Amino acid sequence: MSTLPILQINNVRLGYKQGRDFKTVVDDFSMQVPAGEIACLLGPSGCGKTTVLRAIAGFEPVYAGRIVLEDQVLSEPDRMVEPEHRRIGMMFQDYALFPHLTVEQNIGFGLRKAKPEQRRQRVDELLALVRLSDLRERYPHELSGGQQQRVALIRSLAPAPRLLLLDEAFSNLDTEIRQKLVVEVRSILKQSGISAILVTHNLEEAQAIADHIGTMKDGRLCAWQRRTQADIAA
Ligand SMILES: Nc1ncnc2c1ncn2[C@@H]1O[C@H](COP(=O)(O)OP(=O)(O)OP(=O)(O)O)[C@@H](O)[C@H]1O
Repeated sequence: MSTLPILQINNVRLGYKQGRDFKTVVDDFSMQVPAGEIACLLGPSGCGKTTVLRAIAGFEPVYAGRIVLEDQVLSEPDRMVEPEHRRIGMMFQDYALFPHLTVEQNIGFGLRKAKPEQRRQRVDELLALVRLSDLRERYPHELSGGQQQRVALIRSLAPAPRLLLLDEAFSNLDTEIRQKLVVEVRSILKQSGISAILVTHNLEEAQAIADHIGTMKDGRLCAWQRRTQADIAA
């Protein structure tokens, strides 16, 4: 297993301008995610988890420190790579599928620049990965919640992102479906070798998917636990 970091966040400060004031939300925040591994940020509501993900995605600037993906500096106080140039996939709770596009078209959406044959091949491969090949012609409203989340997952994996961000991606699902899906998503990410960062309130979900669990409190990382395969399978 590789332990080289794919993502490094060093001493980052994040916050929001409010009129003339500035409210610091995350301060002196550092973390590293090794290539191919899954990290989870846990913590109470309002502690800054989503703000960290938004900064990694490029939707929020950093006011101190830096975010580096592979060898590329993505964010520094005077530099910000645009979100569309980061090659980071996102699966957010409210990041719904396009209702007017079929499953196949939804997945192919991020591959518009690929040749039709390549696009078809990639879509086939991804549908097979989540065992939804038979549902390719359906529209999102004709799918169950779990099926929609699987389609959303492979749609975000289609352009081969360097990193996948998942923000409360499973919280709309029933407990039983969520538990199964979380295990399945871990297996898909591992098969694809994609590194991911997940934000959740749910400790069980974190324990079922993550190689590392970071606990946040008041905008700071207060614990970082490296987990073994035995911990995850337990
Ligand atoms: N656009 C914004 N403008 C001003 N303050 C914001 C904005 N977005 C978030 N905040 C504040 O930043 C803090 C951290 O919010 P964030 O959404 O990152 O927390 P979180 O840990 O993800 O919470 P939750 O688990 O409830 O989603 C909160 O106090 C929130 O009110």
